[in-house]
Amino acid sequence: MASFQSFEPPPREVKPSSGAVKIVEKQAQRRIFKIIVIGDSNVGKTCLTYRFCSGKFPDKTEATIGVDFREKSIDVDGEHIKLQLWDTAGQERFRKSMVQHYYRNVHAVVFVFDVTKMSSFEDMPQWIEECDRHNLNKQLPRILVGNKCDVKDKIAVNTNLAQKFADSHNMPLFETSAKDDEKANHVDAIFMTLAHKLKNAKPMMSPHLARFTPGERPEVINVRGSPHHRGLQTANPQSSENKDNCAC
Ligand SMILES: Nc1nc2c(ncn2[C@@H]2O[C@H](COP(=O)(O)OP(=O)(O)OP(=O)(O)O)[C@@H](O)[C@H]2O)c(=O)[nH]1
Repeated sequence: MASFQSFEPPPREVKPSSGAVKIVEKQAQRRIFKIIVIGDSNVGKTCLTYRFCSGKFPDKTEATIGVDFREKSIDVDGEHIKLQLWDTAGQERFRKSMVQHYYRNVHAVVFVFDVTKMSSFEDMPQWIEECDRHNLNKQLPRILVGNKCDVKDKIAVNTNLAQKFADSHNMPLFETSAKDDEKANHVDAIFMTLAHKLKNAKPMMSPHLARFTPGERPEVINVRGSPHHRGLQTANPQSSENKDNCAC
């Protein structure tokens, strides 16, 4: 199991004469946003993040242990920003020791349920409570995602019900499928919607943390280790808020 080191190490020393100074400064200026993806086990968090980051549905997934970390650089209205996606474990036994780390320095939250499994939707209030317990700012952008819409004959959570819940928590709802290639742009829409909201919000990650390159970043945890586990998914905007914010 992966272990965490300190989240906020001291800034690295940069030699003033080094030709790398400009590059380092440029990296430090790029804004980085941490997005946590939470929900019951097996709802498709890994597949959604994999779909977004690599444009594919993973061949094979295993239960996430602790957290998997993926990131993608995107351009939003001419600004280059980086989204760090934290694909968290849905199973309680694989979360315990790391939960407190998920909720540090969070900029946005994606709540995921499986549209074919009512219990995963019914558990949504518990995930929201967990965010509250960890003092997540209620003003942070949040999105509700119903995944596995491709399994049409097994839909258990209808759109009206999910929309009501989303409205009552001031969240946009996206219904999507990480698996369906035709819905890949919907998955992109989830994260691009967040990216737009975040870009227009106030700053973010502490500058010294933003200076870390991927290999050095202390919060990077890949407990699965396989490239097959790196990826993301698609979404279908349902509410008017989604349409307003959709980048697609
Ligand atoms: N049909 C269908 N299956 C999906 C979809 N997304 C994920 N799956 C399948 O659902 C299962 C669980 O997917 P994961 O992405 O590993 O689920 P998770 O939420 O990350 O699970 P934990 O790591 O245990 O929290 C896998 O067998 C996936 O292939 C989808 O959009 N449609």
